Amino acid sequence: MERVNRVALIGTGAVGSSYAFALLNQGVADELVMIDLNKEKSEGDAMDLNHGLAFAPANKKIWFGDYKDCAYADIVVITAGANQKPGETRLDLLEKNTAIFHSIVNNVMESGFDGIFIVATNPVDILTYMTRTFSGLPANRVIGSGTILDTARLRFQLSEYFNIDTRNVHAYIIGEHGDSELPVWSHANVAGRSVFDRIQDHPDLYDIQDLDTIFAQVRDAAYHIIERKGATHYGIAMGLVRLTKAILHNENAVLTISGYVDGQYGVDDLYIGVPAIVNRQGVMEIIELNLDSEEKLKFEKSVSVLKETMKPLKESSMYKDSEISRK
Ligand SMILES: NC(=O)C1=CN([C@@H]2O[C@H](COP(=O)(O)OP(=O)(O)OC[C@H]3O[C@@H](n4cnc5c(N)ncnc54)[C@H](O)[C@@H]3O)[C@@H](O)[C@H]2O)C=CC1
Ligand SMILES: CC(=O)C(=O)O
Repeated sequence: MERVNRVALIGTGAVGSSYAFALLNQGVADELVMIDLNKEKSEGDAMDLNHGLAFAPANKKIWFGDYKDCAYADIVVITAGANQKPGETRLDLLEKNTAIFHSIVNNVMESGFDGIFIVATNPVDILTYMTRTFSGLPANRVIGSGTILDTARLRFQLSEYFNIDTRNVHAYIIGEHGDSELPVWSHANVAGRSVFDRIQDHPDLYDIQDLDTIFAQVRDAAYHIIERKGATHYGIAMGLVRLTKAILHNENAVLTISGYVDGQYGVDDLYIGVPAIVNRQGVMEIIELNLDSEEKLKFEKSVSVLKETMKPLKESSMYKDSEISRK
């Protein structure tokens, strides 16, 4: 008999409830337990989703629960915490969300959880690092959504520009999930033809300068959406389901997640957006791209933004106590 797999979702706000809906519609997990500080909302969501089960691709179990339900979870997905208000950057959320994560991750670990964490809350790279610190789990079993959404946004923008199906566009955004991220144009291709060649093939239609505009649209997408509707949630929810599926179905899928980099790209001890092979073990391997000199400089800048932002956090008692208790 096949083993039942369980996802525990912590945070059933805009991102969390969209994730639950997408997970159910794609039939990815057998069981989904939903946990939130706002119990009424979480309970209401579980009831509402159960009423959709008759229309789902397979019968699933969904309930509103608490931290003890994490004990048998294969994956704990965290989407809890504050989101950006118009004009705020992701890094502005750091202090508030680190304190929230300290309590959440400790509660999860007290349940006896021994699976894989997926983190989406912002600033995602740093909170993924803190989840690893607070949990003491091996780095390959703590994964951030990283630039999975930014990469999807880039593929969408390029597909619109070249008028080619998104699934035939291969391009990555790496670095911080935030303002210092960068596109890896040196490895971007459309159906196997580099974006530069594709532009040269049709000088009447395309212009290399347009790539800057395309990247700006990707980098600033969250600001534009938040200005209009207060939050972004469908894109990330589908990205998180993609990541969940890669793990539960042992896919060896290459996704741009926030992975633990320790030596690769000449960087030590950091979570940052990079392409990685993901399967049932979590992150199997960080893929080290041959960046060109301009990309290398931009990646280094992104690394230093994250490292500088983390400095005060690493001096906090929350961080130091967790480090000591792990030893
Ligand atoms: N990584 C990515 O690409 C993306 C990340 N995000 C981030 O996801 C996070 C959530 O965003 P939204 O869902 O829009 O926010 P939201 O405000 O709609 O939902 C947050 C939920 O967290 C819950 N919560 C707060 N503290 C909690 C605690 N201690 N324990 C349990 N639950 C708690 C709240 O009750 C609320 O239901 C934000 O940090 C946002 O920036 C959003 C979109 C994309
Ligand atoms: C909010 C956020 O991080 C995003 O939509 O990219």
